[in-house]
Amino acid sequence: MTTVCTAPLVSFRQVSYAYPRSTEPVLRDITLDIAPGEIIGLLGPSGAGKTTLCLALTGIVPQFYRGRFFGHLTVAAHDTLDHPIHSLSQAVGLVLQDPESQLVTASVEHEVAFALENAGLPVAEIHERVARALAAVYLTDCAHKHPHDLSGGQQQRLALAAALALRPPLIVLDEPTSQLDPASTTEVFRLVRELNATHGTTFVIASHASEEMATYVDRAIVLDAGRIVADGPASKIFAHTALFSRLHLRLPEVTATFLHLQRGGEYPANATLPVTHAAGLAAIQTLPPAHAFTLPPAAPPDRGVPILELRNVTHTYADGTTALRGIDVQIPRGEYCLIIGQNGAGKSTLLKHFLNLLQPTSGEALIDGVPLRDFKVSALAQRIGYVPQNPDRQLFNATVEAEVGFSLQATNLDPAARQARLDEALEAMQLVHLRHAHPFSLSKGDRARVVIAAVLALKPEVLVFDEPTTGQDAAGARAILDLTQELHALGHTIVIVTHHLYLMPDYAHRVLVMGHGQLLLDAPIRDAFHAIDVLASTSVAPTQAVALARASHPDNRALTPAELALSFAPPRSRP
Ligand SMILES: Nc1ncnc2c1ncn2[C@@H]1O[C@H](COP(=O)(O)OP(=O)(O)OP(=O)(O)O)[C@@H](O)[C@H]1O
Ligand SMILES: Nc1ncnc2c1ncn2[C@@H]1O[C@H](COP(=O)(O)OP(=O)(O)OP(=O)(O)O)[C@@H](O)[C@H]1O
Repeated sequence: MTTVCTAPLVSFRQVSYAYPRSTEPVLRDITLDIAPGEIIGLLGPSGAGKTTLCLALTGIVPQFYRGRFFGHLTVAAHDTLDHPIHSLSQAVGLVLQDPESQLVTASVEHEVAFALENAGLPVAEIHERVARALAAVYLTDCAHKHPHDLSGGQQQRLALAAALALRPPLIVLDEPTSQLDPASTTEVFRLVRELNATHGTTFVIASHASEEMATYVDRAIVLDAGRIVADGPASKIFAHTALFSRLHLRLPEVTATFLHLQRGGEYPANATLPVTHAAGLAAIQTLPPAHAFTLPPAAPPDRGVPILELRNVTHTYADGTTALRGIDVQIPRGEYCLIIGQNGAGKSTLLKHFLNLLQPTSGEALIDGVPLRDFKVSALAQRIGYVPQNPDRQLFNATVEAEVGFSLQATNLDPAARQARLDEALEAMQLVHLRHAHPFSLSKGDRARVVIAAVLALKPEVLVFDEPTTGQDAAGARAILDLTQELHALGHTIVIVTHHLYLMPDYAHRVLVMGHGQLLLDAPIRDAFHAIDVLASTSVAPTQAVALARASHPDNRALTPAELALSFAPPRSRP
């Protein structure tokens, strides 16, 4: 903790704010001081006002958005209403959730140099800062690439490098790791601590990455419906299980595990709940020894002709990047398959081969044994539905109904059948009451459901999801995954890419682990999540539950906090 008793760097005084044409304030009576050198974590359910608070720190709210702003906010002694955004940007660096919207130049290194050149720094210093920032986010090898040719996770790291290179006294990060692989997520939080220690940089970080937030931030502030409802040391806030439950926030897995143990009587009711991995390891030593825990994997579906297959597929992009190298994979009908691996491993490239959006440079992609290149993309859409990484980019109609009905226009269904499909999809996605709403007036979770409804209306056999839980809060992520489970139960084949491993044990059966364009492992989820060495080779750290399970007993194959708690339970209460 590096809090220093000087004038606050940030001072909110009774700040309330409403967006234009909105009667409801999004920030309500915020009074808050942030001292120089603090690392602040901002928590809260979707729509709580975290992004708006981040934007207020940069002056973008209200200067760009307008709306009604009450109270006073100063950052580095600048009143955010009196100083133009560009002058505030010397004091505050901002990294937004959607990195692509922030990328403005034609090469990775120029993207980082851009703001430094504008700030008039000497050329030698610009070179030094660009090199250090790119190295810090592992993008040195991509320095000459076009930012739009980077994978989603690489773009997020680039936006971060650009903010870091400027070294302002305050850096605001809004969901900075939502598209990063697990090892890079931890690296970003480590980097935050390092910059804080070396430069005294103050950070405000809004993130749903509970494990990292609990470990790396000093102080956590919880927002709900625009108000601060809790503010205190991270060790206290992340152990406030009643608050987390009330707001549907996700506890770190270590905290959830000890909460289970407390409820089962294996951990003292009055003992402090650990919130960091290190504290969890220490607390485990106080428990009776764990037992090996495992369950047999779900029976694989019928291995008849696979619905999707790649045979020795290699893909090289126009700029010479080989993103897939000799991939052989079969996905049987009825599978629920998860694809994981480092940023840039080739996951999205692989998905695009299933959709015929990309064709193999060599090898073959097939559906039901028929080469995919024989299908038009539009005909294929009725067999394989695709929910892409940033669903917002799919929305271009004025109402939810028009958006969902749009995909049906390309079919040869008669009007009555189309209407029935539309109603069915709206019903399945619980969007009936929003059918006349504009998609962009909806919450992020509802917007994602609109895109899924549009895909679902075509009744495809296979549903492919590329990082569907990005930027969703815990409840939103669960809702989307519960839906995938329902679709799976109805017979759909599900293929999903995500970096949020902790969400998947309740859903996925089989895991493909990719690294450097290769398929490193194809195994049931329990085996894959415990294949620590294979995961490490592709920047995937085990989940906290898996790491704690392995520390508790060499053969403990628990995957979730509930399973982990069971492995400490007396034999009579185990399955
Ligand atoms: N440009 C805008 N115009 C009108 N309302 C907006 C605008 N941007 C956000 N809102 C609304 O303000 C509220 C707070 O949104 P905000 O994005 O700050 O929440 P958040 O806590 O960051 O949520 P999330 O975790 O989903 O990112 C929401 O109800 C949202 O719909
Ligand atoms: N259009 C493109 N042109 C050139 N290279 C590309 C293009 N799209 C992706 N790449 C490169 O191909 C590799 C694989 O990218 P891909 O998007 O498939 O990775 P990913 O595993 O989905 O990553 P992430 O987890 O970051 O989304 C990366 O090195 C990326 O930079």
